[in-house]
Amino acid sequence: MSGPDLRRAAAARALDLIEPGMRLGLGTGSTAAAFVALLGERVGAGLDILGVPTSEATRAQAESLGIRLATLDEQPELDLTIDGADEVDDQLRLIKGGGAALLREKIVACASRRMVVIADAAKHVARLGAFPLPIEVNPFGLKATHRAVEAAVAAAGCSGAVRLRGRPDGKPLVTDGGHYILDAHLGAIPDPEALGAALWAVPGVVEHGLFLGIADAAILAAARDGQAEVTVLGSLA
Ligand SMILES: O=C(CO)[C@H](O)[C@H](O)COP(=O)(O)O
Repeated sequence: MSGPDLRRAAAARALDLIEPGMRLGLGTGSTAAAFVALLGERVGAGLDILGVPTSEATRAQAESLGIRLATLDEQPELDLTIDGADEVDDQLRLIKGGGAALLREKIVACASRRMVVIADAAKHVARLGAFPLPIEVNPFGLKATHRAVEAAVAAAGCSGAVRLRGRPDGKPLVTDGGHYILDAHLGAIPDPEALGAALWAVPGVVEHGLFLGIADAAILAAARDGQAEVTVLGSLA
């Protein structure tokens, strides 16, 4: 049972939540892409839904599958967002942004009545922070913002390197919104709420990848006896 099989199993369970006429936030990343692919099949078979993508990559995929799309300005209230995550804890707190889409992902999730995470069960952790925390920043004054982020991280009781995310050509990665990403390699985040608040206080921080109190449920797929076993954290109702 491979990673793609597990991602597809979690995505397939999420597809059961979709009803005709729903306005859906469409997440970003390989697990969200597995969901969008399955959704595209259902749309091809006649399901009518409206999607709001959280990235240009998801927009391109959904368009190629014939999924009807809107912007969040055209459709500012959504019924449900389905998205992946880099880490999820027992309280449904998340780290997101490994795919650099955290800003739009958080805006779309917060505009939705419900957010359901789909992930390989390996993303379920006892404590957040092994995955580097993405922090989206305005390019203006990058050095000053970088230093202030390091100070905020320390003030929130965390330690570790904060690094500008680069592209393979060595240039900084630029998000869909035209921003940079600082990745905070913390190992563990003892108090995610304190860290989130400290990061919010830094001018130049556009958004951080801690999703706190946003997700309603997580669908997690693990391999058991050669099959995908799906468990749910929280409530899908
Ligand atoms: O937050 C994200 C993108 O910004 C993704 O949801 C997260 O990185 C998980 O991706 P994948 O499903 O490929 O593991």
